[in-house]
Amino acid sequence: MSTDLLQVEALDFGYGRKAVGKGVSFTCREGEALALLGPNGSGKTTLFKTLLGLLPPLAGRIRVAGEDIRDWSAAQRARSFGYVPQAAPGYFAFSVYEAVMMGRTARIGTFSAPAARDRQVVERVLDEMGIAQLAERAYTEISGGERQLVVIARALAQEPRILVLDEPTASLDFGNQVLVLETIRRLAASGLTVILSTHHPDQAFACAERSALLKDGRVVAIGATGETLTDESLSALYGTPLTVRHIDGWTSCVPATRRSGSHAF
Ligand SMILES: Nc1ncnc2c1ncn2[C@@H]1O[C@H](COP(=O)(O)OP(=O)(O)OP(=O)(O)O)[C@@H](O)[C@H]1O
Repeated sequence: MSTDLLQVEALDFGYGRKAVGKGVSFTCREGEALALLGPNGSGKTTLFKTLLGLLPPLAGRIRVAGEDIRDWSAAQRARSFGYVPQAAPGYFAFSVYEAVMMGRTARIGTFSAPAARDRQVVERVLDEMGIAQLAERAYTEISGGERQLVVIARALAQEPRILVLDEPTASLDFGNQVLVLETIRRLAASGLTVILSTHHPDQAFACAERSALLKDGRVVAIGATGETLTDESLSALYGTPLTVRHIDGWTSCVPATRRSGSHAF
């Protein structure tokens, strides 16, 4: 039986002394994908930054494999957590290959050159993400969607135990959204723990076995995605009538009210 890899206990988080989130507790097992849903401003990104050590917790505890991570170094954190932030900007004209190699920083000594193993890992993740053909292109000269795939590849090159993705499909076309969701499922099936935030309940149904609902900085529901994302919980979360439909083996959340003779949008 898989055990909890990540344990978040009674976590308060925020900026300075201003709490954005209060009393957040959840766990993630190895090889599990957990989706975090919540309205704009509910605290998803702030929670992620706190998990990653970019913000100190205001109260509570975060453990990885039973160990309190409060005093971990940045390198220790980077070996456990890979992070795909919202809409990563691209300022420097590194090649895609170099950008992904940067994910190896926490694995390569500060003054060491990449070794054969580092190059193998980079080539493997470029292949896995279907972007090997972009390897020599400048990171600043690829599309926003391609850049998002590179940022995910860079996080995977860290070989983290937990991959945290903040709205990973936000800038992607529909085909690349499907690719990223399938990649998340595959990574979780291979033993990686994945936590993603999304504004699309359909994505949680598609790739996450568990989901958590965050409202005003508090977890209002958490559990198996099919049991947690219901007409009632989603309508309350987003403040509009919504309903969950099952179509050809897929589950989708749609507006519950539709004016006759017109589309919802
Ligand atoms: N750097 C900051 N300093 C102070 N407050 C901030 C900062 N960044 C965000 N906030 C506030 O913290 C709250 C939570 O923001 P956060 O970005 O975590 O929400 P979110 O759920 O990720 O939102 P979205 O879905 O819109 O990305 C908001 O009220 C926001 O205004």
